[in-house]
Amino acid sequence: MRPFVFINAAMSLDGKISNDRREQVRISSPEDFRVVDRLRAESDAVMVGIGTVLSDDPKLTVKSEELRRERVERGLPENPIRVVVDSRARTPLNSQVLNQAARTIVAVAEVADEEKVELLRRRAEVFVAGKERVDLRALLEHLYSIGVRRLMVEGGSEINYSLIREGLVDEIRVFYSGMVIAGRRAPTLVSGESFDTPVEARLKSVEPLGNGVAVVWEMRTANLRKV
Ligand SMILES: NC(=O)C1=CN([C@@H]2O[C@H](COP(=O)(O)OP(=O)(O)OC[C@H]3O[C@@H](n4cnc5c(N)ncnc54)[C@H](OP(=O)(O)O)[C@@H]3O)[C@@H](O)[C@H]2O)C=CC1
Ligand SMILES: Nc1nc(O)c(N)c(N[C@@H]2O[C@H](COP(=O)(O)O)[C@@H](O)[C@H]2O)n1
Repeated sequence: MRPFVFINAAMSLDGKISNDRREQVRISSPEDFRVVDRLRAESDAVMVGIGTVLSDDPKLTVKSEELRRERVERGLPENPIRVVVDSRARTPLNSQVLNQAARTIVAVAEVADEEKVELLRRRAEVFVAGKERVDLRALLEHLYSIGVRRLMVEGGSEINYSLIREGLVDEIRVFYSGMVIAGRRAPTLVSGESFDTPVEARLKSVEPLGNGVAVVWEMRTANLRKV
């Protein structure tokens, strides 16, 4: 079994999630950031790819004190588990995702350098799955086995691609923001190779929010959380 998996992202009106230098861009409106914070607080774990850690150095914590308190009142830790998908153990040891604010799991592949893995083990839990690249299905199964039922994926475009290709995404929530970023090499929501047949999604909800629109899509390929 695997958790319910949803991708959350913010996109410019020209379809970019970052610029062509892959720097972190504040795309969400303040209203959307509040929703994102609530979505984190309602999730058991938040996942990103190593590309996002290297570009953004995110904390992936719940920002609102009230939402953190509500989690504690429900018998949960203040923050969801942070999960980094990092085949070669490249997560910098001074990354914010390795701070003490939350439990962190770094998923690596067998190819990862043992010394780097040992250093990471001193700061986080390390889960090994896959030879060259992290086996996402095995990772989701592991997360389910430790109690994760709702997983929020916060990018980036490579990890989104792999999860969709493997039919491991149930929903995608996108905030389309009133701004143009431009840039030929700027990442979009999903990268990788084009699918032979486009993956279809069903429109679930549309909501104007601040300077943009939040849209939730239900993925048709999601294999009903069976692994
Ligand atoms: N606007 C928004 O909402 C968001 C924007 N972003 C932006 O996205 C960009 C980062 O995206 P991107 O560069 O695509 O990086 P990702 O965060 O998607 O990380 C990709 C990396 O994950 C590792 N990985 C390990 N296993 C797998 C697997 N099975 N499938 C895919 N990847 C795997 C790969 O490196 P390796 O094999 O070496 O481990 C890969 O290069 C940044 O510019 C960031 O600012 C990010 C999140 C949200
Ligand atoms: N929802 C959303 N809107 C944006 O405009 C963004 N740039 C992102 N980025 C994601 O949020 C992470 C940062 O988290 P912290 O604030 O450091 O906790 C970043 O790494 C992306 O995953 N998201």
